[in-house]
Amino acid sequence: MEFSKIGFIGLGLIGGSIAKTIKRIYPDTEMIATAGHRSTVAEAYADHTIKNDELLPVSDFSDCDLIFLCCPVKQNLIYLKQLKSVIKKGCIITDVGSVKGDIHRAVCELDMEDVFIGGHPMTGSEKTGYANATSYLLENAYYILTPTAKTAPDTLHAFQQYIASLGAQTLILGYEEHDYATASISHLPHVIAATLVNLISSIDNDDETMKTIAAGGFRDITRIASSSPVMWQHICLSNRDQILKLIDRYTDALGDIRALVENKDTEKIFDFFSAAKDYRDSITIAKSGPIKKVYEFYCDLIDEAGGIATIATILASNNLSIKNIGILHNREFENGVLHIEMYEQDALNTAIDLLKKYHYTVYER
Ligand SMILES: NC(=O)C1=CN([C@@H]2O[C@H](COP(=O)(O)OP(=O)(O)OC[C@H]3O[C@@H](n4cnc5c(N)ncnc54)[C@H](O)[C@@H]3O)[C@@H](O)[C@H]2O)C=CC1
Ligand SMILES: O=C(O)C(=O)Cc1ccc(O)cc1
Repeated sequence: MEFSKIGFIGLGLIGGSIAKTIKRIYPDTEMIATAGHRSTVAEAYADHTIKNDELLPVSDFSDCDLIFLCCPVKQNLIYLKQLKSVIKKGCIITDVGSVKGDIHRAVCELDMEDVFIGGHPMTGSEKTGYANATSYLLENAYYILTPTAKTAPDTLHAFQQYIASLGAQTLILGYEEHDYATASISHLPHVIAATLVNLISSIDNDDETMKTIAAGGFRDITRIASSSPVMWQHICLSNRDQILKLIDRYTDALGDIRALVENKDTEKIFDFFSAAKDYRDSITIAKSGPIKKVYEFYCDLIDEAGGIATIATILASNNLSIKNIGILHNREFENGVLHIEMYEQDALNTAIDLLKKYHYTVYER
């Protein structure tokens, strides 16, 4: 199926990343977008991703073949309703929202089951906004599709093929199964991270000793507490029942480990951490999915002016694009090392071989 004109309502981290990916893979696709702020569409117009440089009314989406709803989940419901009387025959509406139940129920009430296919890319970050969107965010990530009871099989197949062509791995789920699974592996973790951060913030002293010494573990488990408060407000209200269920299960589980510690149950405390380690270790070896493979390595930073620039130039002059680069100073790497993340495995291997040839010491985890 060809989608020659695609619309985006909401153009932040996720909408922007999908638009940039489409621009990279299908440069001839015409794209239009609207967002909460004019500066967003101006930015996407300036980098040639979309055709308009002003905010658009919903009526301007009438000739789109495909429309992505990419706002916070409750806001997507409002736009879905407005689009009903606007879209042309054959147009597919999809969304990227983290919760699927609300929008599927709205689709049924509006009698839009033949035009809607739910979507949820299982990738992203704590960052927000078009400026943080990248044309590689979808690469190798699971992208869940939740068709309706009336989605035509060939429409689903065509849409699935299209999403796969953007680099994602599609997975079809019912919307209820989706909401229970994401409440468990995404919504509960965000609630826990924010709860932990709020707890530490409320018990830290005036010198902020806890904040100052907060080490890797605290940082790892709380990174997602920096996510968009509006987005998570919408998710909690939209997936309320499933999130409540999981908070109760988690509270019980905390009670269990509390009892083991209180009773000094040496063996069971070991078993508790050991079972968690086994399961967590089995997730990281997966090739893709919610926890994405990171193509990273570390390189000793030679203590001279322009050290980083030299490494970046070696990689760039061999057509190797760096996804992320940063200096680490910690006990593990006393002299400071460069942490470099590449986009894919081949680029990682080539970068490592190349830097070794230039006599850099390179480490992989
Ligand atoms: N951030 C993440 O990692 C992921 C987010 N999602 C879902 O994607 C959707 C978008 O999230 P992000 O892109 O991360 O958020 P974001 O904050 O980066 O972008 C949200 C976009 O919606 C626009 N918007 C908000 N209210 C609007 C309104 N009333 N009218 C028009 N535009 C409006 C904003 O201007 C912005 O362009 C949410 O439904 C979220 O649940 C899905 C997967 C991952
Ligand atoms: O930052 C992270 O690790 C995330 O978990 C990103 C994320 C946030 C919301 C989603 O619905 C899916 C993915």
